[in-house]
Amino acid sequence: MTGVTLQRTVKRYGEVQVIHGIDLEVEDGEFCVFVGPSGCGKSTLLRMIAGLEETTEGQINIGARDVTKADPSERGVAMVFQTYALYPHMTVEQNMGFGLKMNGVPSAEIKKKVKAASDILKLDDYLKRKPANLSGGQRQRVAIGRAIVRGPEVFLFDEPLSNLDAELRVEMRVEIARLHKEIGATMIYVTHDQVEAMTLADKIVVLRAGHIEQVGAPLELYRDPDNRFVAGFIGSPAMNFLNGKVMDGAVAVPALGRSVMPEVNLPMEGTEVIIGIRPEHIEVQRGQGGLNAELSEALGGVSYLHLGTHTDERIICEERGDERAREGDTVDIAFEPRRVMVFDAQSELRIR
Ligand SMILES: Nc1ncnc2c1ncn2[C@@H]1O[C@H](COP(=O)(O)OP(=O)(O)OP(=O)(O)O)[C@@H](O)[C@H]1O
Repeated sequence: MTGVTLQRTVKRYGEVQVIHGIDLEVEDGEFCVFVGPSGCGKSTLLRMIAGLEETTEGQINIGARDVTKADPSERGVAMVFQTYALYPHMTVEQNMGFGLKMNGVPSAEIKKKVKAASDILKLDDYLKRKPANLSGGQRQRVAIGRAIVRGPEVFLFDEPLSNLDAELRVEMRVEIARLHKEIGATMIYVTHDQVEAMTLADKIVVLRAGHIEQVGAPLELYRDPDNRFVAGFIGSPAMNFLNGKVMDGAVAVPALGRSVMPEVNLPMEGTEVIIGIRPEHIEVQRGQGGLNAELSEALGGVSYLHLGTHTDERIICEERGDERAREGDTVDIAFEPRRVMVFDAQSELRIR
């Protein structure tokens, strides 16, 4: 059993508290992704698990072991960073085996382990090269290889792909997914990239200001967010939010100039709420209505149409198909009532 358990973990830098009593269970073999806005504490939490940051309060277990005070080298974790931190004067092979060599592992065994890692990562052709003669993606693969040869119980990744260009990111993302399938180790991964989080994770942890907002499988968070923050954070382009008020058993939405009837238990008359509709759940009706098409971003298979309203709230709609609205058009929008989420305007909690 080599899951990771955090119990009431707190991190303070002097007077400043950045992690506020986090409880989390990462199961054995699970791929867990931490997401959240810049400064929410993703990296700090990961570094606390690695032992690179001291844990101020609470407990961290790896498997059955309490590692809260353990040295990083005793935790059975290997970390892969955004910067590859390879030794420039060593070959790929030497870089991958260096940690083992320092631990006094016999060279025949090092060779075997490096070979196994290089097989998994398809690095065989590069073993004799120095890092300077590798592409960014290859360097990151070496950094991952270095983690693999150590045979850790838990892999920790801190935004490992953010220095790579878009194409390589996709390639490496697929590679990391494959790696997880192949070696089945517990992995915890920090990113601010939506697509990485959605595609890699068994479980996503959404953090905000040192607190957990919600934990769940990617589609669970997408379909069933607990609050406005998670609803707006998961999904791209983000969910549209419009102010409304409960009136006559429906929600009056000034931006739309009409009421909508969401399939939820609405609070009492007069309550201020926010309705949320995802761009992909809106149907654009051309040639009618009072919404202004201000901008259309045509990506090919899909266009994102930005609409202005008389309340100055913006709406983004996804359009597919041959006929799409153009900038300057006046349009209306339609959506199924079951697609409308409702949030309390004050607490921002979801009303179900
Ligand atoms: N040594 C430090 N002293 C004081 N505050 C710190 C220190 N290191 C980090 N922080 C603060 O802790 C908070 C969390 O930082 P952290 O780097 O974990 O955020 P993050 O979610 O990983 O952000 P990003 O996505 O920008 O990397 C931030 O507000 C940061 O300013």
